[in-house]
Amino acid sequence: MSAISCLLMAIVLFGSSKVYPRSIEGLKHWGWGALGFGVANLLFSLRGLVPDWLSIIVANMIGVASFIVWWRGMRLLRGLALSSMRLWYMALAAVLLFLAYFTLVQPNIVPRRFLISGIGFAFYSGMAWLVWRRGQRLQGDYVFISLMVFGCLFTLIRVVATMANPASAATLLTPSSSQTAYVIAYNIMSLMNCIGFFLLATNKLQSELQQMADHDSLTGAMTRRSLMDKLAIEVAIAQRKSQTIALIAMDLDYFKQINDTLGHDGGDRVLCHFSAVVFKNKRPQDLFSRMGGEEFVLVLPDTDLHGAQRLAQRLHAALNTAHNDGIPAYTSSFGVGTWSGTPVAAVNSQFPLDTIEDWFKRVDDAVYRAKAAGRNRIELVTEPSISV
Ligand SMILES: Nc1nc2c(ncn2[C@@H]2O[C@H](COP(=O)(O)OP(=O)(O)OP(=O)(O)O)[C@@H](O)[C@H]2O)c(=O)[nH]1
Repeated sequence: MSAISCLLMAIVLFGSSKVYPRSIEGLKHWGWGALGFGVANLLFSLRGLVPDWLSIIVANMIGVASFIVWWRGMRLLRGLALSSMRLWYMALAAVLLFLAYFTLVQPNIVPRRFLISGIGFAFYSGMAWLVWRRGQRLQGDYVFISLMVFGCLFTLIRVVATMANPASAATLLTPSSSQTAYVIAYNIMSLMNCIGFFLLATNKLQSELQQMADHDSLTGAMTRRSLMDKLAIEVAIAQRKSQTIALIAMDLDYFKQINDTLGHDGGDRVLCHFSAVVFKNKRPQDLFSRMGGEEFVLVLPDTDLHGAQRLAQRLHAALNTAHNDGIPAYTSSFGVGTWSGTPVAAVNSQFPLDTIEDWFKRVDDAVYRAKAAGRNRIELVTEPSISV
């Protein structure tokens, strides 16, 4: 039963590795691991029918190798580097010698069970730590960690039970309620481990798709829709805390000419360069979005007009500094204005209690003024274009 479920899971994992994007790594490893556990479980079930070296030594070796393959698969999914296989081969050789000694020379299931349970415990606890240590955990992470904690408890109970009653270990194939419970739990665990990993891979795919939907693929800046979603949250925070939010709108100058001279690819390189300059200068909490073509905005939470002006000046200076990375000289026009949603914050705000649309429109108007005044300059919003 366990063998069949592992083999079916291996098929699902191999199939998914073909369908999922290449960035979701580790599925093939987990497919091989599931296949390994399927074969190992099949050999375990043939105990008594096939020689011991096959049903004990080979079966356990395949199981341990499958743990290693799963471990490496998880590191790949987490984007971590893989260490060389040399140490693993040495560890496998040591396990082989140990199992061969306690199977063929001095047959004794107790030390064998301690070793395999110890390896299982190391695997489950290591896996839980690998998934836990990532800062931002998703729902699938908690499910997987719970499974691993269950695995740790399972191996611990097995060690304690063996220590308490070593004679019972020798009766592995004799039906008893504890033995039945063990086999059922073991079957469920093999299957759940694969499902848990599958869940993590699907979580990762989901967040990659979300990332793609929220960000412009060329520049990495947020899309307009994503900005508007986040802005709604920032506005709510600003209202609650009586803070001021600043907006810097940026429009590259003569971009059509850049495209005409350098071609579309050259224009794209300039857009990427511009975005890199902004990413380098902004704070992590600032929202940077490409609104379309060569138009960008920066939303600066908890920032007054003076602070926003300073950032615009820094960006302006960075663009006007000669770059020696093959990017042609180019400039941008800037509009800067603030918004505040509460009468308290109105002390810092130029135009309290107006709408987000009014605010964006005023800052856009400032950009047009900068263009009309000769481009490559910063215009601050100083007068309301719409009174509320
Ligand atoms: N390379 C490239 N060009 C783009 C992209 N999106 C829009 N454009 C081009 O950007 C140019 C924008 O031109 P205009 O709106 O006339 O603006 P401009 O030439 O910068 O003129 P001013 O803003 O008045 O200084 C057009 O030629 C668009 O085809 C893009 O993703 N990549």
